[in-house]
Amino acid sequence: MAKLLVEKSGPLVGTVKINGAKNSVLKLMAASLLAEEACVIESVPDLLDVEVMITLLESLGQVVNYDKTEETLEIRPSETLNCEAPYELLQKMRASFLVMGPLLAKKGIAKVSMPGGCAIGARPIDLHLKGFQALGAEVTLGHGYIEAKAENGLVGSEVYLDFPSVGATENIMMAATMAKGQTLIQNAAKEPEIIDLANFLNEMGANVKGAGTDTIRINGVTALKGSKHQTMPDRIITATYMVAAAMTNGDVTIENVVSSHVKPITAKLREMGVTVEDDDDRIRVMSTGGLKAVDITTLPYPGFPTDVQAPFMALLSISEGTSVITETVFENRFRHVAEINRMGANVKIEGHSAVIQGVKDIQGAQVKATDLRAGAALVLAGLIAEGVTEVDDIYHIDRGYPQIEKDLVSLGAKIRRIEENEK
Ligand SMILES: CC(=O)N[C@H]1[C@@H](OP(=O)(O)OP(=O)(O)OC[C@H]2O[C@@H](n3ccc(=O)[nH]c3=O)[C@H](O)[C@@H]2O)O[C@H](CO)[C@@H](O)[C@@H]1O
Ligand SMILES: C=C(OP(=O)(O)O)C(=O)O
Repeated sequence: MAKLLVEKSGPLVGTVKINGAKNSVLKLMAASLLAEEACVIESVPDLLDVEVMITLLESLGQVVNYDKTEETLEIRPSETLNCEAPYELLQKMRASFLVMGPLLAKKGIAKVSMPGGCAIGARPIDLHLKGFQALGAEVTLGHGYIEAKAENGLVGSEVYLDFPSVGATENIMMAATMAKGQTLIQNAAKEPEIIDLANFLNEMGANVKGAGTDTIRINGVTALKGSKHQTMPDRIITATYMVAAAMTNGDVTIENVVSSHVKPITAKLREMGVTVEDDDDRIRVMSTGGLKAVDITTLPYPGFPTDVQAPFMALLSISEGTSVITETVFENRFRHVAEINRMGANVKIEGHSAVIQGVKDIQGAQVKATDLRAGAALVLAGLIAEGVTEVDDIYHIDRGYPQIEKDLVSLGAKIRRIEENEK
């Protein structure tokens, strides 16, 4: 399998531009199922997850044309929409489950494989299903599939989410766009990707208000038209590169960002002693070392994002003092601890927390990306570790970072990708 060889590198210096967000584009692609006409999505990153979603849309009957050079995706509806999403695509990527809301809204029926657990937790889909049921769908489970039916169409209703789940908010919001009457989603997730999706739906003719707050109000419409939309910048990659700059005592300017989306990262870096200058769409991160320990608790937006927990742990592992990271969003998101400890870090797991005793140096080792962000964290650790770090299982990283090594190399990092058939 392909791997990354990361050598100890000097301070990262220069400018890097952020691509469109994986966690938005996958939902925009799912939403295109609702349209009667072609949709065009811009700033589409070249990612494994995007490939999986293209395959899924094609298997449902959509005609997809992805121009990688222009980063543009055109999705045309077919006359006959197939309403079944198979296990082989659901097991590759959980976001595939987001086709259920649009299929149910448009065709009144959807049969989607249950996604199953994954490396960071069990990740149930009960809240999605509760929402579909509240909108009048009859939901049945059997043979690993979930079937939802609303033969006479969905009907607007009130849905209270026990937890502000990103995926459930998005799936229910898409289902409700074509329900009869009004739907209220309460305790909705407030992530920026939800606003991006709501904007796209509204451009398609939907009537969605309140996205980005904890109450989203959707007035159903009878049909949605095609639209063109630019994907928002990836805030998790932005955060990853901010951490990379801080870790290497670098001076990095990150462009095409929405700086308000990474406020918790900016605040924590400043607390540690890093200089962060932020304009609306540009962030400069400078560090001269001597970084201090901080405590972090992951939370739904606008709290500290769970997706940045692993990269931040890499930074804290070489900062002065003891830091505590408490993970409240996923129950099993510390699998990177064993890997980072193999590099000489001193991290102990205590229940839902990781206690990090900062060390002076870490050393290169052969390590495995246990999930997407864990993989990015190990690459960052490799930049400051003595010797060479070999990061295996990088298909995880390729799910969400279209060009991590190219971006970091452009800033002075020493990283080489070894393809499967290379020695
Ligand atoms: C493709 C995508 O956008 N992925 C992001 C999305 O995942 P995803 O949408 O799966 O995350 P959720 O917000 O739904 O999950 C948060 C928590 O809620 C739980 N839960 C969720 C749904 C449900 O029906 N029942 C339930 O108990 C989950 O197990 C988890 O513990 O938001 C997460 C939280 O910011 C991010 O880490 C992921 O990168
Ligand atoms: C957990 C993530 O993605 P997914 O929800 O697709 O697994 C992530 O982007 O860090």
